[in-house]
Amino acid sequence: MSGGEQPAAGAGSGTDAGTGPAGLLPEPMPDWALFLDVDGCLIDIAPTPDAVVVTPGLPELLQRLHGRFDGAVALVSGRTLGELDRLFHPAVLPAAGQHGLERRDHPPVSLARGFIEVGQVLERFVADTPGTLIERKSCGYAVHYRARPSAGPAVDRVARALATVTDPPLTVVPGKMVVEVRMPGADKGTAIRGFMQDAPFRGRIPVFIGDDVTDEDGFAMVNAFGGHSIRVGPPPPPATPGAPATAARWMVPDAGLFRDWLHGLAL
Ligand SMILES: O=P(O)(O)OC[C@H]1O[C@H](O[C@H]2O[C@H](CO)[C@@H](O)[C@H](O)[C@H]2O)[C@H](O)[C@@H](O)[C@@H]1O
Repeated sequence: MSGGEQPAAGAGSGTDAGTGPAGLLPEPMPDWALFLDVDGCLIDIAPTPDAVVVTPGLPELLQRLHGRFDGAVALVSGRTLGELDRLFHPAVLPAAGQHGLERRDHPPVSLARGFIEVGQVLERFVADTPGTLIERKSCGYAVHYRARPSAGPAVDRVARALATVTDPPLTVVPGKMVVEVRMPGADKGTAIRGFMQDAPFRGRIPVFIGDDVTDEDGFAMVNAFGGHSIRVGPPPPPATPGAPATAARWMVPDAGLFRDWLHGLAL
């Protein structure tokens, strides 16, 4: 098995998806490139985005991993880069924020016509819908309904309707008690592919760990590179009956066990 600059054609078709033994994880190798999701993996899910707790020692662990894998460790998150740097201070790692739309040293994404107005409508929607809240990011909006799960279908409907009014249309991505409406053009898979084209990631075996629907693009991409896709938590219900529930080939039951494994990688 080898990593490379481009995904192997035909690799990662998903035929063996989900066959990784539950609770077991791949044998660590020094030539891995690690791609780490944040919420639900590095940090536990909390009632609101601001309420998350970074466990003591986690930034230092990330810094040790960064050294251990010769710099080939990146955060791949729906959060903004500013949030990632604040959460993991003093560690400043290679990172893709906003599901791949935001990269360090890359020019900002041009916004769709109507993007600002969509934010204004969503502000009014959450003001009128107790238990929801909006998280504004430079390239998108996340509408959270964790405090009122019954609002989920309404949030989804409003997000999908608003996504069509901009030019170009926005992308709608459901997540854990959240619906995100964001600029098109990137996802976690394209972010990982971008990292893999440059040092220190190039030529390594990519390993992506995630827990959510938005992480499926990342799982598919590392599979295509001949790498390892690891899902934290139980698989979601399949989108259509009979379809594979996830492209991830390995499972770890919860975020705490994943972080224990991560500690082992840094030794
Ligand atoms: O790609 P990730 O790093 O996993 O980020 C995905 C989204 O995570 C955050 O929302 C989620 O976590 C919150 C805190 O635990 C939780 O309250 C919320 O219900 C979850 O959806 C974050 O707020 C979003 O911006 C990220 O896109």
